[in-house]
Amino acid sequence: MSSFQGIWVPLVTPFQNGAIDFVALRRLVGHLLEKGVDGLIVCGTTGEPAAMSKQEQLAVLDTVLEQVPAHRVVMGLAGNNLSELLQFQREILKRPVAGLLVPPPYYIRPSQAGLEAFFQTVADASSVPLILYDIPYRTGVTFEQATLLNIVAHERIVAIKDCGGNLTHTLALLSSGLVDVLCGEDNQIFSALCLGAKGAIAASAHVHPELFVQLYQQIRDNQLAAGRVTFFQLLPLIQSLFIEPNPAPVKTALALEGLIEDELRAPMQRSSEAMVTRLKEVLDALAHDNR
Ligand SMILES: O=C(O)C1=N[C@H](C(=O)O)C[C@H](O)C1
Repeated sequence: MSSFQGIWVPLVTPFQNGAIDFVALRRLVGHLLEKGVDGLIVCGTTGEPAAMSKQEQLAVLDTVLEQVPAHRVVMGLAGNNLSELLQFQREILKRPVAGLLVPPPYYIRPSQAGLEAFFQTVADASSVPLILYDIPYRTGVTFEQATLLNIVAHERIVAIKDCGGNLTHTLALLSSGLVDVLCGEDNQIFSALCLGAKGAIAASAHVHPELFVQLYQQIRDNQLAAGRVTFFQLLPLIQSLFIEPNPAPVKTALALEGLIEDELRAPMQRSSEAMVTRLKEVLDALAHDNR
């Protein structure tokens, strides 16, 4: 069993006038810790690392590590140039992170053997555990089940962030006992936890994180009926946050809560006016329910 359990939030990167807003970053991190989340992912997809330099990514990581114990911090490591990726991995590993969240190389569509070799190379080069990030709709890479099971047999690959959308694969991973499954599809969080996922990496858990923590604890403690109530209370929020490309709606919701500016880096766009209106309604309803 890995140490990656419970609710982990893939942090947005707050921006202001194009630059990283470190004041807002610290405020957001403090808020999430206070609400009881188990850990933070720096520079997951939601953190917009594709629009940031390596130096900026490391500056965000260093800022988070000043505030959060290292065993609760995982860093995203994505790329399709293997030697550059390994170089960045070495830079990251000069810091005391708990793990690395690693998707397959995007855009180039390697063979299944190429995917196995890629993960073996990155895992062999790592001094910390890896979370395999299976997200075909972003990477263009679809794993076969046998490939996934071969990859997670590596002793350093201890968990999978499962956004694969393939229940057969999820069940095979869960029953293999080789790896912990972390739900990465936010609207499947209740069913995944009931099936035995150890937690979730959920962008939507930026908003009302305490309810996501409550949901996780209810299912962990076999309070299924209560967990179902919490999940259906959260579902309109979760669904709304993914109508437009993540992390735009999440950033809008956090801006409505006064935690960050509503700003993304191009080509990502701010939420539409319709989304802003919808999020205000959803947040009002949640606040009313929890009064
Ligand atoms: O950044 C992440 O980690 C997540 N990304 C998914 C996405 O690609 O939109 C969503 C998930 O909630 C977490």
